[in-house]
Amino acid sequence: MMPTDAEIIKKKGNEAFIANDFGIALELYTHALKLDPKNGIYLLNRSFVYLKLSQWAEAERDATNALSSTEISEAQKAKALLRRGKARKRLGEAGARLAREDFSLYLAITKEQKTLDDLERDADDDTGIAVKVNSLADHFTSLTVSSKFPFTIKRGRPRGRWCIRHSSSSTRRTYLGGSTSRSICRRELCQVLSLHNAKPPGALKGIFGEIYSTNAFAAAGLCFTASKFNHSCSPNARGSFHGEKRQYRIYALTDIAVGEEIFIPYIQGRNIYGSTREQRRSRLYFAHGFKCMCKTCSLPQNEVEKSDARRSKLKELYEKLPKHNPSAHGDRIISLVIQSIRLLREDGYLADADDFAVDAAHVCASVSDVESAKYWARLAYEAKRDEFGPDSAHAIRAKENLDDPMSRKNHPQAGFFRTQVLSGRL
Ligand SMILES: C[S@@+](CC[C@H](N)C(=O)[O-])C[C@H]1O[C@@H](n2cnc3c(N)ncnc32)[C@H](O)[C@@H]1O
Repeated sequence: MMPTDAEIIKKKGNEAFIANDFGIALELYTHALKLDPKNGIYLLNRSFVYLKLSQWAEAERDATNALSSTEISEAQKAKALLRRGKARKRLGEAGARLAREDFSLYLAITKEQKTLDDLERDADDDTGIAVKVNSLADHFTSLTVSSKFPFTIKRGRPRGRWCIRHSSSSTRRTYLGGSTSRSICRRELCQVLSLHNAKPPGALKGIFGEIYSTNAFAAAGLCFTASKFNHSCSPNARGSFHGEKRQYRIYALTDIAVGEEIFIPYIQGRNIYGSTREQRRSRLYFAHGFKCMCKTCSLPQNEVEKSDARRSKLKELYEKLPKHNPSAHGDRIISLVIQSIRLLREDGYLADADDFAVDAAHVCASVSDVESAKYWARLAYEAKRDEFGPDSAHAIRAKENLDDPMSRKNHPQAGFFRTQVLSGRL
């Protein structure tokens, strides 16, 4: 069963608590309680945080509410009594009397070999940790976000606090001017907190830093929905940032059956998807903090070797693509492009065929082979449309190219070289 958002947030609260980050733990448990207000365990955990923060009345209140929850076990009930007793001990004389009752009940349940005096002394010795409350209540109310945009998290002002902002730098400037900012709402904050934090090497510190390092897209920052998609080195979908609409979009690259998982590539660029499993894994580990277990990386060893050979060949072909004088190398370029796209498809990598088709269209245009230029321009257009959406700048430009494959706007070298016919096709 999938854990609920409240459970995910509570788990992060536990991590923050273990890391002695009580301000963050307090906010996280508070958010978990917003989603599940009567949860006895969340109340019990938060009462412990309040004790650490020397907030005795709040610690007592949460422990009392935890005790009235029907879900807690006897052992948890004992913990609640001990915590409430410690809190009450600090709440004046009346509190101290009630604390003794709590400690007695605690000893009766646990049969611990301690006396009431021992517990009272322990409570006096526990001074809690002084946490500067420059912390989370402020912290979160200063979080801001531009409404319909993807989000990015950055260290903000005052120094050390986290802010959530739109990721584009131009908008950020506007935001800093204040005109487009607004406070992030609790629902959005819970969405951020429910994202995975995988602690990639060198991750930004703290829970928000880890969430950001694990999930942010280079161009778009955090996107609550898109950041839930897993990676595959043989993806069946592709994500891209749609600048005009300020959206991160994901398109299926093939039919995907009901119940099948959708995977996007976290790594792009010919040199990268054209690398071996070990190279890809190490890249993903450093960028996102995980060892890739996609279907290609999990193939049996002999199959992995075949896949590695295809990917290495792909990179080799890419590096061999002549960058100059297409007239002298036209047929060779087309042949390299065809081999590359075939290798991509054999390895189940359905994205990025446009990288190669665009190269082929350029070459055909440069030698005035209009038919071939149109053929490759169509392929490039279809790939861009499938990967970025028909209204994307990528697809619109590719469509212009398809409508006028000899346009110098798109191919500055169109018609520049001796006319040839480049008959290679996929
Ligand atoms: C952007 S999140 C994706 C959503 C994530 N699965 C979750 O539970 O929220 C990235 C994290 O998902 C996991 N992940 C994604 N793709 C993976 C893959 N191919 N192999 C192993 N773990 C993967 C890793 O823990 C990674 O840090």
